[in-house]
Amino acid sequence: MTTTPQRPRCRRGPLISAEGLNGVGKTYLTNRAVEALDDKPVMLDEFSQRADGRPGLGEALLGALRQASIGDPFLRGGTPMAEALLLMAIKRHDLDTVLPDLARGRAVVEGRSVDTTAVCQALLLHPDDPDAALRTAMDLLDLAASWRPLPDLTILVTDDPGDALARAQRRDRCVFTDEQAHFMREASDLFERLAATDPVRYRVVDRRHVDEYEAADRIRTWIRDAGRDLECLPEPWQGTAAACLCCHRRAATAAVA
Ligand SMILES: Nc1ncnc2c1ncn2[C@@H]1O[C@H](COP(=O)(O)OP(=O)(O)OP(=O)(O)O)[C@@H](O)[C@H]1O
Ligand SMILES: Cc1cn([C@H]2C[C@H](O)[C@@H](COP(=O)(O)O)O2)c(=O)[nH]c1=O
Repeated sequence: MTTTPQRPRCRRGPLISAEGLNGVGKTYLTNRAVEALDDKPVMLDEFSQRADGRPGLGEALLGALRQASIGDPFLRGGTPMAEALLLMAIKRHDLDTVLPDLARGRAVVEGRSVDTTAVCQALLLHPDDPDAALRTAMDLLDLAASWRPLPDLTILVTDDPGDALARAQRRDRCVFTDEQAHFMREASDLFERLAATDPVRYRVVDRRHVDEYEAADRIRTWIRDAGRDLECLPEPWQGTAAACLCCHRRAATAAVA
């Protein structure tokens, strides 16, 4: 009788992202959600929280985007595809910095990930064509997924775009232009349509229908459950035999039970 050798599962932690419009409450709600968790996830800052500058390549790339977009809140410098690739490089850099945590089994929550890049850059490439923007957002996600694994779980926080805008303006003591407010409304629609294409990865919490306590509760449960039954995280650009970025085993020999 032949027996298949039993190997332990990859013990990595889950990679989770929080997505949604500026001011929608991603940071506020995820912070509340994790307060009550015993095993605190690593929280990766949103871009606007990095203003004081951590040293390193990610910060330098973000600085270049900020400089080229001269104060635009959506980092728009006029070359959407070049910007998309830089944004993906930053998000790859973010992942590289937390791989040791994931490998140790800790959960990581990214404030925004490649879905924001897909949504914002697709809208720039197709300003007046929502269907083309959706197709391009999906293509951009595929491209991003060849640079780094997509999150295991993406929490999309939605709300009335006007309410999110008001919160962002209050927090940042600024006034968005009509054009910027219009861009946010389009991003809101596209985020929701993109989430609907992948119900396995996305969980959506709509602040128009649940209060902040219920929203934080749901997010806490999703984060807690995200660590179950995780597969290895192979280096995506190395094909099917790639080694796991966390446990370093190859797919052919990785995990049973
Ligand atoms: N339920 C709430 N009650 C009170 N204040 C809130 C609530 N939700 C969010 N806020 C406040 O609204 C502002 C925007 O929220 P937050 O910073 O969490 O948004 P965000 O989605 O992370 O935005 P951005 O992506 O622009 O950083 C913050 O000042 C936050 O404290
Ligand atoms: C990651 C990413 C961000 N942006 C925009 C969205 C926001 O307006 C700012 C960053 O703010 P936050 O603190 O991270 O909310 O940048 C973008 O346009 N494209 C992206 O990929």
